[in-house]
Amino acid sequence: MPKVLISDKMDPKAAEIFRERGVEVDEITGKTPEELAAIIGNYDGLAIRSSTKVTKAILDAATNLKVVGRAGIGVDNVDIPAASSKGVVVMNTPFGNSITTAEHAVALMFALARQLPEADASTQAGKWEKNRFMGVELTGKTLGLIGAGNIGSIVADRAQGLRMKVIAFDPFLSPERAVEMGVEKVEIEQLLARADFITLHTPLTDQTRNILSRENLLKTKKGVRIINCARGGLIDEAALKELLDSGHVAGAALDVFVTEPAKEHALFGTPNFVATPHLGASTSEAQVNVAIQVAEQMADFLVSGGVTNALNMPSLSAEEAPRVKPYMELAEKLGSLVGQLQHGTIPRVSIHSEGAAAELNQKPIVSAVLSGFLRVHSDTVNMVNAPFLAKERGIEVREVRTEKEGDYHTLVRVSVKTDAGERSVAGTLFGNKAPRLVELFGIKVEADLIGHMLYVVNEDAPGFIGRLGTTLGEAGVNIGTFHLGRRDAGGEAVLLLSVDEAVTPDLIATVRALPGVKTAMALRF
Ligand SMILES: NC(=O)c1ccc[n+]([C@@H]2O[C@H](COP(=O)([O-])OP(=O)(O)OC[C@H]3O[C@@H](n4cnc5c(N)ncnc54)[C@H](O)[C@@H]3O)[C@@H](O)[C@H]2O)c1
Ligand SMILES: O=C(O)[C@H](O)COP(=O)(O)O
Repeated sequence: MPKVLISDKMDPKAAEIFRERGVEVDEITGKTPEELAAIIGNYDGLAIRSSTKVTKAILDAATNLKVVGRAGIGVDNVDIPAASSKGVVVMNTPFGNSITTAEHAVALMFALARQLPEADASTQAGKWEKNRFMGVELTGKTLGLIGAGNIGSIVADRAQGLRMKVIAFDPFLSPERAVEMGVEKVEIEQLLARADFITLHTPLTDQTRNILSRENLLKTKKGVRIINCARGGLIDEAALKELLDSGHVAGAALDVFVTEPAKEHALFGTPNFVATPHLGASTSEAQVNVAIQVAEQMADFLVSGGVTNALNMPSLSAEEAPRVKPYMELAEKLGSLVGQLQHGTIPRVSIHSEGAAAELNQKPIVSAVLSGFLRVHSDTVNMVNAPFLAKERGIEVREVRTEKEGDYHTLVRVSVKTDAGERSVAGTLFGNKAPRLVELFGIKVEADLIGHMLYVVNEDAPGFIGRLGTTLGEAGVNIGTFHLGRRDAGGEAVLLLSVDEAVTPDLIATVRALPGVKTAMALRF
């Protein structure tokens, strides 16, 4: 039974779902990184929010880990490249807390417009400072969105309901989507110059880090109010403090900080500054949503191989998984076959799906081919890291589909570009289940790619099969299955034999010395 650790506070629904789906679960929160590293080796899955930092050190200690599930959106607390290179799938729940976080941004916008926290503190202190708290209306004001994805677009919708004019800077926002959202797409310079309120909704990346730098903050309209419910690090906090003190920025509300938890901060106590402790996603509704979603996704993956919302692997729904999985097995075997037979630089791998195979989600099939292909040279390659490794090695990956059936109702062909030209192998599924090789480098040959195998290319001549059988017999090697194909009579022939034990280098040398043998190799599936 797979075992999952929940290491951050999560709605009890998550543990309930794991157990219902046949996954054992421990909830151990508040561990130091060292304590987490000491226990993580016991788990197949790790369910987290933003507190647990899944560093390379944790991943190195996680010898059984297969999946990290983030109950929430941001995965900047997970070292995704390290997880990918260790073959650990990283998933998040990209929509479960979007409305809640958008509402928090709107709440902070109101808090700034009417100085609600300070007015509350003053009133409850018995001061009744009616003249101190002169606010501004939101109606008719311009809201500048930096980032117009899931949360940004909900904020835009709510702001339009408040009769605000919404402008958005997001390099990936298409003009059509901007029209659909009813926002004006602008460049950052225009946004800075025009917005009365600026709200940030981007992930923290190399491009967005410090997007509200000192320089950019100085370009904002005097009296601007700024809200950040996305990630600490998007704003230069020191410059923000200076501009709040000088009055250039009329108000700022931060839910997120460069260093969290932010228990002390230069901004604390600054007039017109509002802070919340990373509460964007903290509503009961959002927490139930993300807990259910993360547990369902992780259980699907650990129990049936379904992949949803993975950041480092193609998606495969639990419904699709039973149909696609035999293809993944076939694809992995074909990839492995070409990987074992073809050495040297391979600049390109093409995967061609024909007939029924072409109707399926190709991404898992492509990943499986690459995984089989690259695993020949490394034990740590799997479906997760194979596409990254292929890219790292400069291998171009092509994907082709032909829905029309050829000789087989379903076929997957893997071709590699080599110095000698394009070489390909192809396979089908018997009974939609059993992978079977049907073509090897242009020669029709049917074989199950299984266990230890011997691959021989020879000149098609009488007596050869007998000689080979005798050679194997004398070496005490029992032949399981025997598959034969040839280009044309008397031309090049291919033999694929499954044998009961590993073929030794000595035996390969003996086979190579037989008359007519062009190539002999041991294969392993
Ligand atoms: N405070 C919280 O508790 C809380 C809760 C949920 C999400 N978040 C954070 O909010 C952020 C946004 O979440 P989302 O679900 O809307 O993500 P999303 O991926 O749907 O949207 C992000 C948007 O940012 C845009 N973007 C990327 N690079 C950009 C750049 N250089 N300049 C401008 N725009 C850029 C993208 O095109 C995208 O439209 C994430 O960082 C997430 O972690 C915080
Ligand atoms: O990215 C997110 O989903 C938010 O930052 C929420 O973080 P949390 O789960 O720690 O509240």
